Amino acid sequence: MLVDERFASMFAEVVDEGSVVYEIGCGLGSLTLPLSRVASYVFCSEIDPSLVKLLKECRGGMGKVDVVLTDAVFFTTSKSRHVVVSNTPFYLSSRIIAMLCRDASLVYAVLGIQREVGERMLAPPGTSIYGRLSILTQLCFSVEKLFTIPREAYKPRPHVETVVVKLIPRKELSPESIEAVESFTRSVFPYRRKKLSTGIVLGYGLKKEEVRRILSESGVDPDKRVDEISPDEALSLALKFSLTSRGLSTPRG
Ligand SMILES: C[S@@+](CC[C@H](N)C(=O)[O-])C[C@H]1O[C@@H](n2cnc3c(N)ncnc32)[C@H](O)[C@@H]1O
Repeated sequence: MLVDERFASMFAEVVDEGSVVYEIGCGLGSLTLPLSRVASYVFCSEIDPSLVKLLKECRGGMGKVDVVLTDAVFFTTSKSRHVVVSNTPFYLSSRIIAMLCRDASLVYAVLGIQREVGERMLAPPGTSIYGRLSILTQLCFSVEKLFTIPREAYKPRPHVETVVVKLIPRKELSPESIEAVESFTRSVFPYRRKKLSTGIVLGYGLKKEEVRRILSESGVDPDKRVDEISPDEALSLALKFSLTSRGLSTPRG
């Protein structure tokens, strides 16, 4: 739990006055209270029934706040424009990114994440930590690093420091495109240090000649390593190979 109120207030300072806010994992409401002072309404999800009970008992006076006992993964946000805030449960960070990519009404998200997860999100192609999370995050969002929260600001103290980032939606991807990118990176990243053509042959079980043809038509070097493809290349290849692997031909040229 974040006990240093200065850092809790810093989350709320980033949120525009009057926003509708969805908070994931409100715990005992460290962020919820300052958020409720700037937001027009705060909808919170929390999976732990004992925390929800305590929060309702201790902080019953919080106006404009709705606390829902649920798994955030099943918590549906409204169609109206909203901001998502979370001092994320670390095990859920990648899942939250995948959810936010699909959230068409998201204005921006402010997330506290494990420092190492933040580094993976921002990693450039070709680095050892660049991977599936980097590709999805960088395709969907511009990422701005806001501030760091030291371990001492929590009780109990976590093992790692938190970085707080703002994710601003970058380009609108259809749910099908997001699925395709997730499926493509899931198929080829197990072969991250192999040549791209080999990674795709192994990941999709396609013939080498066909893979090389599609790569050369796409203007992507078949000999670069899997972990050297940019997020935009991953998207364009994902769409082509999702058609090919379903037995639908990719248009030539
Ligand atoms: C890092 S704590 C943050 C708590 C509080 N917001 C704070 O900043 O002190 C993460 C919270 O997320 C809750 N949580 C974990 N998994 C969740 C899930 N799947 N859905 C909703 N809440 C979850 C935990 O019970 C915990 O209260």
